Amino acid sequence: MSIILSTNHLTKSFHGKDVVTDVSMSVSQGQIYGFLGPNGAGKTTVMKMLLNLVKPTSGDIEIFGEPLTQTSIEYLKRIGSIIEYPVFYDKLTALENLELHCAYMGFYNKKAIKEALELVHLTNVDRKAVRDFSLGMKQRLGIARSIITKPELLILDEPINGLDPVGMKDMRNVFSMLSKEYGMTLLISSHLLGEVEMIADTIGIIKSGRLIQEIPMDTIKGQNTDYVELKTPDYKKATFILENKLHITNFKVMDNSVIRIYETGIAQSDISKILIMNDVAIESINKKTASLEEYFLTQIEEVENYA
Ligand SMILES: Nc1ncnc2c1ncn2[C@@H]1O[C@H](COP(=O)(O)OP(=O)(O)OP(=O)(O)O)[C@@H](O)[C@H]1O
Repeated sequence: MSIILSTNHLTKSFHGKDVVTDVSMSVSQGQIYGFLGPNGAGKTTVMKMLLNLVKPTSGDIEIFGEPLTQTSIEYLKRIGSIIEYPVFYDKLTALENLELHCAYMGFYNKKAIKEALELVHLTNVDRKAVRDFSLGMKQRLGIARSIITKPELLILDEPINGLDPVGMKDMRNVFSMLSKEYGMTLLISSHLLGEVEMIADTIGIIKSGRLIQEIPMDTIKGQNTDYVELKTPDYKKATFILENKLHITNFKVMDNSVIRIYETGIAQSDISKILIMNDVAIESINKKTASLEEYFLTQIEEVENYA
């Protein structure tokens, strides 16, 4: 797969303070890249630099095989984007807003406008001015506007903010469809990890302006994230048995009654058996798989521990 977008040691400072530091990321053609990070991590600033809305302090960007310069404009025609909240002409309807956008882009295709509105399920709002739209409806309209010209690359900053669970599911389906059927590449920032987990091919995790991980979802799924979760009122005795009778050291006490055992070589039934034989009460014992959220939080915690 060819690389459609890459950054090399990208850095941005505001008033002498780095908000993006040394970010080297690469997005392959046709993939959905989930750009994850807590609030203030620097996601929007990176995206703004990719769209030439903010000038990098140092580092390079390459998009569609060409280095980005301050005067690059043409490449923007091949990109659809939403940065922060989408802005519209409030007094106009959805259709009128999209017609204006197309005129501005030099793109005249009435069918494409209708198709985009249908894709995001924004129909039957012909007479409604955008000022009367809910936040979720505005997000949908923003997405419709960004996909109307079927761009090669979509850069979406928190596109599912403000949507209800059904709306989120709809959008997930739209994003997957755009990637699979139209071969579009999507760079999506989000703090909603569970949503990204379901559709992303690769995730990049940014924390305090630094890209701390860039990893294919397949690799995360392939990693051993299984563990056994044991709930017991007698956690001290249980940990003693785990360490001294089963020689397990790879476990974590979550609170005073829950222990997570990451050792995979020992069967769950053997753990139960030996605990029962040693009179340790078991409230529950289950095999679990860590979610992307847990993986993400572990990564962030590790960085904090080294900071
Ligand atoms: N124009 C600016 N001047 C000064 N500081 C800025 C400017 N733009 C962004 N910042 C700071 O840069 C940091 C990163 O902000 P950014 O919006 O990129 O983060 P984010 O990951 O998108 O977070 P969020 O999800 O909250 O929008 C923040 O501390 C923010 O206050």
